[in-house]
Amino acid sequence: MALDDLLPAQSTEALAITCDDAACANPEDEAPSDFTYADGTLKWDSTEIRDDDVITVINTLGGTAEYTIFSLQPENAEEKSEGKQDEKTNCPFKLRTTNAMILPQGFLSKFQFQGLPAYLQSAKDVHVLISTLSGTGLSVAFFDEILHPLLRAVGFEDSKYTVLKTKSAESVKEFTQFNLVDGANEGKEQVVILLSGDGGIVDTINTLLQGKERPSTYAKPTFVQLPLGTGNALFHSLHKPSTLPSIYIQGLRTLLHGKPKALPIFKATFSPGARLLINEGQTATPLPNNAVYGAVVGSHGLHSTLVADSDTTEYRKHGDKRFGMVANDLLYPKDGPPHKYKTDVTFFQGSKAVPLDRKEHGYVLATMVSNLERAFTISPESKPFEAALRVVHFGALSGDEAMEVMKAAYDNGRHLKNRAVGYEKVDGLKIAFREEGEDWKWRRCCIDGSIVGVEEGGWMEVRVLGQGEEAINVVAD
Ligand SMILES: Nc1ncnc2c1ncn2[C@@H]1O[C@H](COP(=O)(O)OP(=O)(O)OP(=O)(O)O)[C@@H](O)[C@H]1O
Repeated sequence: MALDDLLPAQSTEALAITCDDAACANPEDEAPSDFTYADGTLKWDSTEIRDDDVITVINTLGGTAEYTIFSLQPENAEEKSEGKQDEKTNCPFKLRTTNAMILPQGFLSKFQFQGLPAYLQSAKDVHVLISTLSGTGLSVAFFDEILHPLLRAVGFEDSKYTVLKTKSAESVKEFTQFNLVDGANEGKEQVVILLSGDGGIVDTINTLLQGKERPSTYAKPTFVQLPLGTGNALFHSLHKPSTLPSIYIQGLRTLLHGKPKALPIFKATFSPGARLLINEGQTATPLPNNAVYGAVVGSHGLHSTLVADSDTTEYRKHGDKRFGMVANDLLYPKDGPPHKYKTDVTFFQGSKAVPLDRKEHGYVLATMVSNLERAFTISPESKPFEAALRVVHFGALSGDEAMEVMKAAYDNGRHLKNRAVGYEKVDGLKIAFREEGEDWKWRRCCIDGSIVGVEEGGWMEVRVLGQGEEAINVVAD
């Protein structure tokens, strides 16, 4: 197995991270009385914590103080723009713990920890799964520096869960096969705290749904996602719109207070010669049953080519900027206008099959979610956990026109006002490829970040699955 052995969490000193001494109180001392709480800011002496940065407040039983406030150090915009992140870890996040004897009631009623959420209390097995290469590779540091101390502080000791770190692109699937499948089939309540982007979720779903039919005892494993990927589409789409500047705070609060909900999914079926392309497109492997399940997006055209071409070790270093870097090459190729993708597209709505008249396309994207990135609202009408597929599509536009559509999607989904853009709610769609040539290049589809190459004359069909066919729960606020 290409995973670390199942490890109990290693011991660290939970409260030894940072401490604002101004508020650290010795029980022998008089209780500080100089805290004020107004306009979403807790202040004492010359220090403050804003609501937006607070994770939780715990009763520090047996400690030197009555309470410990867990918060994240606010990102210093000035330092960030100068590239001065934490020098040791290069992390955009840092845990801050503040001890206090007395806190204003208004602050406590908002943030005091009320006990472990029901889904964690009732779980028989809890795993923390750390996808080491997700996003810009911050998930190990996030566990060590933020999540692990926090879990210990809220009484979720190391012995209650195991920790796994991925070692290869197969690790999540192997973890699911060896640790989740049997338990799920036997009806065991299992929880996975997942530090990854969308890829971790899609790998799990596909492994759970592979193989023989599910028994009636099947219990969906529950996932809590801490968003450490690049786009984090699921995270941004499944949560209530939030004004919180930090997705890490939103993720941690969801872990402590959220409730599991069944995650709607779709099934993408392919013609027999289709292959999963991995290892920067160097390796082509057959798809089990010619199908891939997804929860985010099934696409062909500019989107799928962009995801495929930018999924290299080199581009990944740039985080979500990698999409923009490759978009430029695709929208303004040296030898003329952007590629015109030649396919026949059919939408399925109830019992009707509606062919699209247009025969050349720039973009055909079916999605279950509203946002592919925090600010990229591709399908504004999609609601969290709605089992509905919507297609966004446009024809062979010029580079400037396509760029304008993309920019408008970053502006609250304004692209839908553009008459060149189609938007339909469907039960499914089929794309039949007319692109010629042995190379997959223009016949690559994207399913939640995975890339599938389709053979000449092949096809992809995407169908939303009904209630009861879901594979996992996801904890949301
Ligand atoms: N140690 C590793 N070696 C090789 N591949 C890895 C390793 N750890 C994770 N991976 C792979 O890296 C990819 C990370 O995908 P994930 O979706 O989590 O992040 P992302 O693509 O950055 O984010 P998003 O999908 O939200 O845009 C997955 O395909 C996963 O299998």
